[in-house]
Amino acid sequence: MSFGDRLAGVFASEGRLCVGIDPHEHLLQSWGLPASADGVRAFGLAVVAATVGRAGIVKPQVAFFERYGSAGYAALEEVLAAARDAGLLVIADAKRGDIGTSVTAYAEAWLTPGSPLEADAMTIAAFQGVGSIAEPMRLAESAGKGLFVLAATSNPEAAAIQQAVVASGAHSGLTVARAIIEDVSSFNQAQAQHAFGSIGLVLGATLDLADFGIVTTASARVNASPVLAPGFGHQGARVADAARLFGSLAGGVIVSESRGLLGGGPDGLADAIAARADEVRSSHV
Ligand SMILES: O=C(O)c1cc(=O)[nH]c(=O)n1[C@@H]1O[C@H](COP(=O)(O)O)[C@@H](O)[C@H]1O
Repeated sequence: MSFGDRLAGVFASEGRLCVGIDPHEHLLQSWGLPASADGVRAFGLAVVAATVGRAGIVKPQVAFFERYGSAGYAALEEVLAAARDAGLLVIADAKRGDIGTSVTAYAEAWLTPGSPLEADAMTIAAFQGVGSIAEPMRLAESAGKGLFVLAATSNPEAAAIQQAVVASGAHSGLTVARAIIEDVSSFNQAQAQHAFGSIGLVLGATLDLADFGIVTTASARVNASPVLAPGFGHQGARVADAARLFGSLAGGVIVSESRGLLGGGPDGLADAIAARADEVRSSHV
């Protein structure tokens, strides 16, 4: 089954909330866990347990595991496996990008069935040209996996580059963000028989997408792409505003939140996830 179809199934059965697994050092401390590979393992497994039955998607931020080297990666492998075994959809937030041959190896690491780091989807950067991720897009499609391509990110300092205008080529005159969206949409268009394409976009929920030249009114091409939308909670975006922010893209939006849910500590986490999942369900996003 394609990733886009699996995502549509999760939306229908579990909703659109994605729980970020971001074991910041200050969170490990407030959770009473050591700042070590053992700490991030325990943290990740606890988030997975609290998510099961309350939301359908988790997004481990791999950087917080990578800090601890090979032991951190071993911990991440356990967290990924536990999440997938529990039936959660796992987006590895790895944000890889490189020339085509190298970025393909990254995609193989995260998306190959049976790989130690196997996830259901990964985040990826196309700022070396969308052509650089052509092979990862094909690989994801053929393995029933997904990609989320950074287009307009939630951090304020990204605007100058992502709003810059492309100087030449087929997308001359469009913003960088919009040019990436156009190419991803074209790829998904070729798989039009699915509920969603398997190649999604990352669009921050903290943004006014119009500033990036992104049109959120009736564009069937763009609508085929699921949208990973981080920025809820700690970065200031509110679920209540999501339908307005994303317009015609709202039907494909994954509401992603990390610190806002994790900051309350392990005891309140399950209730916090359940409450946010309900809020997302009733928000018509
Ligand atoms: O790809 C991402 O998930 C991502 C893209 C983006 O534009 N902004 C963004 O914050 N993220 C990630 O989403 C998470 C946000 O965490 P909180 O701000 O704690 O909810 C972090 O893991 C970020 O790396």
